[in-house]
Amino acid sequence: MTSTALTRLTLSDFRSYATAELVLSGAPVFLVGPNGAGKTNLLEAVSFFTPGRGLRGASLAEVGRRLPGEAQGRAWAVAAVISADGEETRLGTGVEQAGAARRTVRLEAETVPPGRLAEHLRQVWLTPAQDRLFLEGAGERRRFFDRLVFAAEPRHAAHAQVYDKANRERMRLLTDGPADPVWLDALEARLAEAGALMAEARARTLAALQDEIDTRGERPFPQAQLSLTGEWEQMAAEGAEIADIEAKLARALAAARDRDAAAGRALTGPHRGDLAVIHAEKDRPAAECSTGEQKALILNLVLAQAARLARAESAPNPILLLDEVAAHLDRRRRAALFDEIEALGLQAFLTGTDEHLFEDLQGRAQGVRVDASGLAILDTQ
Ligand SMILES: Nc1ncnc2c1ncn2[C@@H]1O[C@H](COP(=O)(O)OP(=O)(O)OP(=O)(O)O)[C@@H](O)[C@H]1O
Repeated sequence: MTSTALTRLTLSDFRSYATAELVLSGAPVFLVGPNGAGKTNLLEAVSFFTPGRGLRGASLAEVGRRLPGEAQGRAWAVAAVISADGEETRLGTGVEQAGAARRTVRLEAETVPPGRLAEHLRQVWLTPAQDRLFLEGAGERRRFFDRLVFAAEPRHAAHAQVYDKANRERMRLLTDGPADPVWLDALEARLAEAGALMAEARARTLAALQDEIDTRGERPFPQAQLSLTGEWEQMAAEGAEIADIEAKLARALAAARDRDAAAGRALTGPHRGDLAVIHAEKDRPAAECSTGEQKALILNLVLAQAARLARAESAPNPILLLDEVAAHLDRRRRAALFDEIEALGLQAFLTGTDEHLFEDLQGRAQGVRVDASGLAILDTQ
């Protein structure tokens, strides 16, 4: 295990911050302050040290600071020092010009592809947007689960991108018609290859998460029974060879051309699957559980993935971003969450409006007050 922590964070024109700097010890961090103070904005800044659109799924223009009346977000930057086993790495990201289509990622001041971030930092997060995860459509759950897969297998994101692009192109050909069958064959081959890899990675992560949840046993978080409902993930879970999944998916796509053209969307493939979660003790689907139980079920999944990644030999251990999680938990679960974070030796960032939520973290975490006057480290010893 590589012990990884973010020890310095600098923001320029990011969301509500003109400039801000935080120097951190590597211990868990709790951020307290009133609504709208900028706590989530800080977590979001950290989340940009993974490839993608950050924990709010925002566009690049949205995150650039905008004063009232300004139409466009400014150019912005966030920089971090990551310490791993005593070695420091400097990461930076942002856009150099307002309205830029892509963000630049820098590693030790050199521009690198965003994928390189995963070599230095892995993250798992839980935000209030995920509170309705079990009540939303399958797409939200797939995205949530894919994030967990991605934290363990960074190549998963690339496979999903190839798949989405080929899927869009195939649908354009089918709906614009008449489609060139040779070009369709080529796109379907690409879809089948990327789709089979996605299905395998999802099935592998699901099995590992279920193992982790089962072996961790008695905890104050509800045990979950997980499954992936998609045909391709199920095939992978049953141990099918990847070549067989790929071949079957290619055949299914070729056979579905007319049907997909009529529907205006592809009706089969790993973009259709869902994550099913059952509250094991109650034997009830998560959607039928209370709000607090749902939150605890999701938190348990996130913690299980964090625990797995914390044990991984060859990858940096993860940073946990838990936005407004503490306030949803009763005191016993909150204390258990803090104990787990400490036992896993992870740097977690937690937010809340009241300092008393973090009483049980006194002496073992760093507190930061976030308010209109800026950021201030609290005395938590
Ligand atoms: N691009 C932007 N430019 C300037 N300010 C922004 C921008 N985007 C968001 N904000 C401001 O940031 C503030 C929200 O910050 P944030 O979501 O981090 O608050 P919070 O401390 O997490 O609050 P809560 O406790 O309510 O969740 C809002 O006042 C919002 O107007």
